[in-house]
Amino acid sequence: MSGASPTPVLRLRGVRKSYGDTVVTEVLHGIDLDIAAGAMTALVGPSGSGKSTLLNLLGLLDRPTAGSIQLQGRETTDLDDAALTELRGRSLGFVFQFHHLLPAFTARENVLLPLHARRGRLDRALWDRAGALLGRMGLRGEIDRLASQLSGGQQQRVAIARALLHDPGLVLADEPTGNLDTVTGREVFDLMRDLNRERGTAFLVVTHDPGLAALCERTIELVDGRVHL
Ligand SMILES: Nc1ncnc2c1ncn2[C@@H]1O[C@H](COP(=O)(O)OP(=O)(O)OP(=O)(O)O)[C@@H](O)[C@H]1O
Repeated sequence: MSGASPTPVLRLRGVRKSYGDTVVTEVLHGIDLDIAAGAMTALVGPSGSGKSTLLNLLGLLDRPTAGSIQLQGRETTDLDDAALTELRGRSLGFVFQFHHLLPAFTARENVLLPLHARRGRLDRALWDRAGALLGRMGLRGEIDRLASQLSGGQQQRVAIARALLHDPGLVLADEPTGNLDTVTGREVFDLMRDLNRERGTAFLVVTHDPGLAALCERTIELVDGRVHL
């Protein structure tokens, strides 16, 4: 057996992030972190510790002030905006606290939205894939219903299906259960856990709920812009 460990889905080295021009405030102070491919990881930390800032960097939505971010073995900090957008669309999925569905569109149309962001072509296979993903989310009967007619938990399931449309290696979820009641939140979390196991999709989930963090294989704690080991 070779001792070589598989390439992590994300590898950060010395990642720093500062805000401001005249008065510069450093929020992340040199983060070293590996997220294993296929892992379910919780990101926790007090308010203001830098979780959202870190998630924006991991999602290639913002750039670090210094350091290296590798996604599936590919250095990202030297890419231009167009290449970052392309890589983001291909490799990452996003789930937010608020589902950001378009209320006047059906569940299936909402799942297909990332296609428009990538200026891709809709074909029969993707149409079917969106339906199959919604079926897996327990929403077979809701495929053609308007998003505005769905419950909060159903809407968040649609958002998870949308994040999986292009079969990303990593889904970044920012308090995905924060807007749901405890029982519905646990159901949505369990669904993400099942999808992680079935498909090998890595999930990084920001949560304030220690009970949910305990269900993950690993918890990363951020304190004052540093990973607390
Ligand atoms: N665009 C910005 N410009 C200046 N400062 C910012 C900016 N974004 C975040 N900060 C600061 O960075 C620090 C970390 O904020 P961040 O939102 O990342 O924390 P958080 O851990 O996600 O907090 P919460 O749990 O409350 O969402 C805070 O002090 C915040 O004021």
